[in-house]
Amino acid sequence: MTDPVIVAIDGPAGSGKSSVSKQAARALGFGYLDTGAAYRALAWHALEHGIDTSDAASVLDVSGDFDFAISLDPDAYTVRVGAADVTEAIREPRVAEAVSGVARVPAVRESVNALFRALVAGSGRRGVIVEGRDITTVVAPDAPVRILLTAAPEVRAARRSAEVSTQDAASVAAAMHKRDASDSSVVDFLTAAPGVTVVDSTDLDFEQTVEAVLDVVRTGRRTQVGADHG
Ligand SMILES: Nc1ncnc2c1ncn2[C@@H]1O[C@H](COP(=O)(O)OP(=O)(O)O)[C@@H](O)[C@H]1O
Ligand SMILES: Nc1ccn([C@@H]2O[C@H](COP(=O)(O)OP(=O)(O)O)[C@@H](O)[C@H]2O)c(=O)n1
Repeated sequence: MTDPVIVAIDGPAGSGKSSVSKQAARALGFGYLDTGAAYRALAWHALEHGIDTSDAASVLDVSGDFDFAISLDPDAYTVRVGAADVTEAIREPRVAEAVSGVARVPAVRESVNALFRALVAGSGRRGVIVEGRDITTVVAPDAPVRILLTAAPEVRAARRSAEVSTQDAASVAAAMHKRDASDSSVVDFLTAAPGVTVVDSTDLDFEQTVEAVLDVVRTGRRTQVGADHG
């Protein structure tokens, strides 16, 4: 079987990466890989071990027995660490606060990136939408379709706040902006690398954003087919 087509999508928190990628994957009959879930699951695992995720050596240590599994089925999204189903737990604010520390460790990034490539290659799917922060630049820089999904910071904060009922809107926005600032010192996901198409969802509703992404996939893949044939 030939390698799956990769659609690479990066962007900041709350830009719509997960929800839009999942819906676009359904429309295309593709798999969906949420790379942020791996970083969040490792942060959850570190917290279970009582580790301070700002300490890189401790994070590396605990990553040695990190037994991570994720489903690539957009209709049956589950994340596991060992026997524990952490699908819900990795969305908790305490995990969001700890995750940037985990993502900052270069050896962690290398090992999860190898895992992502293996998951895609072994997916048995025609294609996989892979979303995160460094997919267009590091994980799959040769993907035939590469998209940076953005939205204005206040719009992203409002979307994220609407999802979280345990914290007030101002706290959710502050935590999200703090995480973006910390993450962007590791990976630049706010500017599009050469060849990456920007989809700005600030003034688009959810369906329009999915359509905009699907348009890029159709155009990008046509371009690719054209390139293949000469
Ligand atoms: N274009 C859009 N318009 C309105 N809401 C959106 C749009 N795109 C995504 N959302 C909603 O915003 C929230 C955050 O989206 P999510 O996919 O979790 O973003 P990310 O994965 O980039 O953090 C979700 O509740 C999602 O349904
Ligand atoms: N490819 C990726 C994906 C996520 N991450 C890290 O993982 C965290 C969680 O990613 P996420 O995609 O679940 O975050 P949201 O955009 O959903 O808020 C980010 O804040 C980054 O620290 C990363 O470093 N590289």
